[in-house]
Parts: sequence; structure tokens; C-alpha cells
Amino acid sequence: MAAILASNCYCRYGDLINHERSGDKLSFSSSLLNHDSLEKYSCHLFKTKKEQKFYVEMQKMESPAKVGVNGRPTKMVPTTDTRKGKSPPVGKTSQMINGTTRNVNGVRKVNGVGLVKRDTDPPLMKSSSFKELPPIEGLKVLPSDEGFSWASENYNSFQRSVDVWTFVLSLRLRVLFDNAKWSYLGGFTEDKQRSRRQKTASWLRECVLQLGPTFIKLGQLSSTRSDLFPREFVDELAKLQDKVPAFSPSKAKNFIETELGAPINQLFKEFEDLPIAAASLGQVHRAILHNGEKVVVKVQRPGLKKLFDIDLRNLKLIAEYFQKSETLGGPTRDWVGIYEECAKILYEEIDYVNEGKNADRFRRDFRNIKWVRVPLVYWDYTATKVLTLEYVPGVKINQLDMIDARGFSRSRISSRAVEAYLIQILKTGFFHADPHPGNLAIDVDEAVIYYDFGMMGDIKSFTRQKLLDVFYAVYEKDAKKVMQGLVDLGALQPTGDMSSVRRSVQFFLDNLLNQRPDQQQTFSAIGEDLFAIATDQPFRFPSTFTFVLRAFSTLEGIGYILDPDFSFAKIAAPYAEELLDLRQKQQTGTRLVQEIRKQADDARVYTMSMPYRIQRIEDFVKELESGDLKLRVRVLEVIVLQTVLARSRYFSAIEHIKIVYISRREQLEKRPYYRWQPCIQS
Ligand SMILES: Nc1ncnc2c1ncn2[C@@H]1O[C@H](COP(=O)(O)OP(=O)(O)OP(=O)(O)O)[C@@H](O)[C@H]1O
Repeated sequence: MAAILASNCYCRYGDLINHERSGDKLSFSSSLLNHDSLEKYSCHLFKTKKEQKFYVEMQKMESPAKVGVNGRPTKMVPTTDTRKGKSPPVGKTSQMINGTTRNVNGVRKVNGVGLVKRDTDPPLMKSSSFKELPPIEGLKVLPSDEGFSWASENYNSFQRSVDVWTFVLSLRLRVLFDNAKWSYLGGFTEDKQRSRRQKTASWLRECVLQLGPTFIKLGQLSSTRSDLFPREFVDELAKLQDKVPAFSPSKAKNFIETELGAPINQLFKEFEDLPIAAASLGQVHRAILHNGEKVVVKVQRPGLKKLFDIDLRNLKLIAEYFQKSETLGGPTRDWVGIYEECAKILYEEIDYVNEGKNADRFRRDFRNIKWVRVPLVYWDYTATKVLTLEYVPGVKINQLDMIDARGFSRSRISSRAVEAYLIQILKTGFFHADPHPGNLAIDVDEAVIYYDFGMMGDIKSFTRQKLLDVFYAVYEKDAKKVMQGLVDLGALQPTGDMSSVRRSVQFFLDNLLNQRPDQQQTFSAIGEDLFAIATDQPFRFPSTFTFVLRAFSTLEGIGYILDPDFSFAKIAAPYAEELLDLRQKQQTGTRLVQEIRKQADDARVYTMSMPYRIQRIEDFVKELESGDLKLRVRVLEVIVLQTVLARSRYFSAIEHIKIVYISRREQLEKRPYYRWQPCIQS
């Protein structure tokens, strides 16, 4: 709270860059209190001088804004009824929308307990104000998290561990059973196995949902690992993206108040109860700051850290158990490594300060690219579990109808999405590791908006260099160099005999690169081939690699949906060319340096050793002349030698010609060498 009250300087800055925004006719709602009443109210609300000063500053800054972030015009989606088409089912008096229970009269129920008027409800939070909210098109009605055991903050650690182990052991048994041919009544067929696996996969998704945030997130992460899990599982886990329950607004608001240390109405002029999105780890609410700026507040699920601690402790033991198991590929799969990677990602994702920093960095990386938009972080309203960002609405990149209705160019959008990604991978090295369609939207000027900076990849310069080496090696179809690059990257374990790996890589390179443009493979197909090739080989794909591959295949999928003529290769070609040109230049430069160095070395060696060498040659020639030595030279080399010898008495090029000394005795040998008596001219 101290930070919020004390640091009003940010609001001033925010005001400057968001003039347009405050002046925007569209508002979440009209304030329920006019300025006069607010002023009176403020005396009551803001008890300390510091608080009052903050309030006064806020009031001053309510002037209409002119310029948006990046100098862009800020525009919201047109106002229509937010809950259009989402009226409660006939015969029912209330419905749960994104954690909020509403009755048909608009009276709010909290936590499904009944009609409740929260004592803590600030006067600004009356539901009538939300009639004027700009709509969220395609807003989903989310299931509530009530009824899920993990939604309670007081987990019983022992019970939770029992649940986790029961799930893992059941999964293990089901997988064993699916793979056991004897278990198929009437005989085993691949079709029967596939359908059984499909059932197990659906069961798995249900269990994951029941087990809650840790497992939902892990399930989402696993849905990128076709290299580790069967196709059916991966497909089913991918569905977890949009089936996450929301928690109640009262929970969200209480949590924000605890985290930011101030009542909601001091923090926000308005706060919208209905979350615009809910995900495994948190949910997003819209709000308006007292200076009129529109923001979104991402609130973490309460008690998540505690839940992670219990779950990850168990998962560590499970990974160790997997590691030891022969049937689970223990020796070839680094389960403990995979666990560690996942745990790191999970803990990073629940640190919203980290996410805010990522957003800032990403925003900086794209500051000169006007067609990419990254929301601004409101640090004064941000803590480890609450993240407040500039509200940047847009049409989701896969909402084709809306894209068409707004007259956007689909091909331009797909090119921009791919290009923005190439810039991240090839230039800045800091990339969005989860560019699914929910995290990409299109602004009014067709700029690509990014959301969600919890999972970012950072390609360090060493890794970047090695990746480029692999890229060049792939371009040259040089399996050995590709392998060396992969070893350097830690993606390939060097073992004794690498010939089978080399053959696999060469096969992959030949098949991948020998295609005509019309036969180009999709990234997901390439990924699948790659993972198939990697089976039983000492590959360990780092998460960065799988994330990049998944990101490319997601973007490619989006590209095809948007534009039937989409070609990833076409968009990427200028970037690839630029890299190859760069390499060419580097090589030319390096080669020149090498050549100069070699000449310098030669000169030094020859200068230093010349007297000695001349002496040696002198002796050698004398021996030849006296007949003490004979030269035995391969037939083909004779002419060269003759020429050289004819030119110089001290045939300094002698090292380049294969000369064999033979003694007189050895002359008699029958080997098919041409006998040659040198005729040296002085
Ligand atoms: N700055 C913003 N402006 C407008 N809408 C936003 C903003 N940030 C997030 N949203 C909306 O909220 C949704 C969820 O946000 P975000 O992806 O950051 O949450 P999350 O909890 O990390 O979800 P997930 O992990 O599923 O991606 C976004 O898809 C977008 O619709």
C-alpha cells in the first residue's frame, strides 16, 4: 500500500502517455460518485496526509487524455450488452458467470452461498454500473472452481499427497494395461489399442482438471512434448487450455486487497466482478484507476504457492521413481531433468513481478516496431500475486469473423505474427514461449497485441551462436556439424558409437531439405519426424527447443487458418537470407584473417629455419649426386618433381612431393616404382 500511496509519480507518467485513453468516450461505467461526493468521501477514505495528497493528485489527473501508448489511438470495442446471449437458462433464477453468481434481477450472489451484500463492498462496486461496460466479444461462461478440492486454501497436505499418488499409480496401471497385448479380449489389434489409449487420454484430462492448477499447467506444458508422450495424450491435454474454472470475485478482491494492502475502492475507481478470462493460475478482471486509465488486473489463485509446494514435492519423488524404471525409459529419458524444468517454469509463472519485468523487456524490444503492441505494466498496482497492466483490447487472432468484419487483411496479420516471432528468435533472443491464439490479438490498426508474459524464453548469446551453427549446418546438410552443434547445445548426449545418430540426422536433413516448395512440410510434421527419429537415440530436447518448435507450429497453424496461401518459408526467407549473408561476410572476414595469419606464420617459420633447411638440402643434394641416395617417386609425381628440380637446385617444394629415401640395397626391390636418377641442373 505504501508503494501505491507514495508513488503517484507513475500515474503522472501514465497520464501523459495515455491522454487519449482517459478522453475516450467509452468507459467501463460512469462513476457512481460524482467529484463532489468523492471529495467528501475522500476525507473519510484517506486518513493520512499522504493518502490525501495521493487522492488529490489522482483527481488532478482526471483530465482527458490525448495520446495513447506508442502514440497510437486507443480504441475499445463498440458497446453492446456484455452478456448478450448469456442470459440465464429458462426456469432458473441465477447463473454462475466466471465465478460470479447473478440472479435474473442482477443481484449478486457470492460464493454461491445466497444473496449476499458484502459488508466490505465498496460503494463504487454496484452492479448497475456494469451495464455500460464495453463488451468482451466471445466472452466465455467459465465453470466455477467451487466444488474442486484444490479450490480450498486449507488443503490437507497428507490427503493431497494421497490424491496425487493415487492418480499417478492409476495412470501407470492404465498405461501398462493399454500396452499389454494379452489384455485385449478377442485378440490385440492396433485399432483396439488406439481406442483404449484415447479413453485413457480423456480420463487423464479429467483427472488433471480435478487435481487442479499444478496439474493443469503441467498438462498444458506436456501438450508441447510429443517427444515424450503418445499423440492421444498430447491432443487431449491441449484441450486444457480453455477449460479452466474461475474463482469468485469476492475471493479475487479480498486477495488483491491483501496483496496490495489497500481496499479495492482506494485502488480502483471501478473493478469489474466478471473476469474476462480465467486460467490455471489466475484470472483477469478489468478495472479503472482513479485517474481514468483502463487496466486489467491479473489475480493469482489464492493459495497457489502452498499447493505447488505440496504437489511438486510429490512430483519430484514421482520423477525419481520414473527415472529408475526401465519400462518408463528411465535410462534414456531424463525425468528428473524434465521435472526440474517444469518446476522452474511453474514457480516463475506464479511470480507476477517476474511477469511484469518480462512484459517490460518485451515491450522495450519492440519499442521501434509500431505493429507490435505490448501492454504497459502498472508497477504501483503490482505485487507477486497481482499484476496490473494497461488494458489493450483486441480481436483474438483466430476470430476470423471479427477480423473480416473489421476489414483487416488476413495475410498481413499472419505475416506480422510470424515476423514478430522471427524477430524474437533471431534478433532479440527473448521470446514469448506460449503464443497460442488466446495470447495474440489484433488492435484497431492491425498491430499484433501480445498478452501473458509468464513463460518467456531467453536465448543466451552462446546458445544463439550454437543454434545459428546448427542452422547453417542444416542449410549445408552437414550431419556431422549438426550433431556437433546439438552436442554443444546439450541436446545430444555424445555416446560411444554415434554412427546411427548420424545416419538418422542425415536422413532427416535429406528428407527435409530435398522437398520442392510445393511439398513443404509443416512445422508440426517436422517436429513429429524429428521426435520419431529421436526415439531410442541419446537426444534430450531442451525445453527452449520444444517451445520454439511448438510456437512455430502454432503460428503456422494460425497462418493457415488466416490465409490459405500462407507460407512460413516465404515470410522467413528474408530473415534466413540475412543470416546467410551475415555468415558469408563473417566467413570472408575470418578467412582473410586466417590467410594473413598463415602467411605470417609461414614467413616466420621459413625465416627462422631457412639456414638450417638450406644446409639440409645441400647435404641431401650432395648425397644424391654422389649416388649414395636414390629417389623413389610415384610415377604420377615424377613430372612435378622433374619440373621442380629443374627449376631449383634447392627444391624447397620438396615437402610437397612424396620422396622416399632408399638405400642402394633397397633399389633392388621389385616394387613398381619408377627408378629415377636425378639430373640436377646447377
Ligand atoms: N493487457 C490486457 N488487455 C486486455 N486484455 C487482456 C490483457 N491481458 C490479458 N488480457 C485478456 O486476458 C486473457 C488472459 O490473460 P493471460 O493470458 O495473461 O492470463 P493467464 O492467466 O496467463 O492465461 P493463460 O496461462 O491461459 O495464457 C487474455 O487472453 C486476454 O484476453
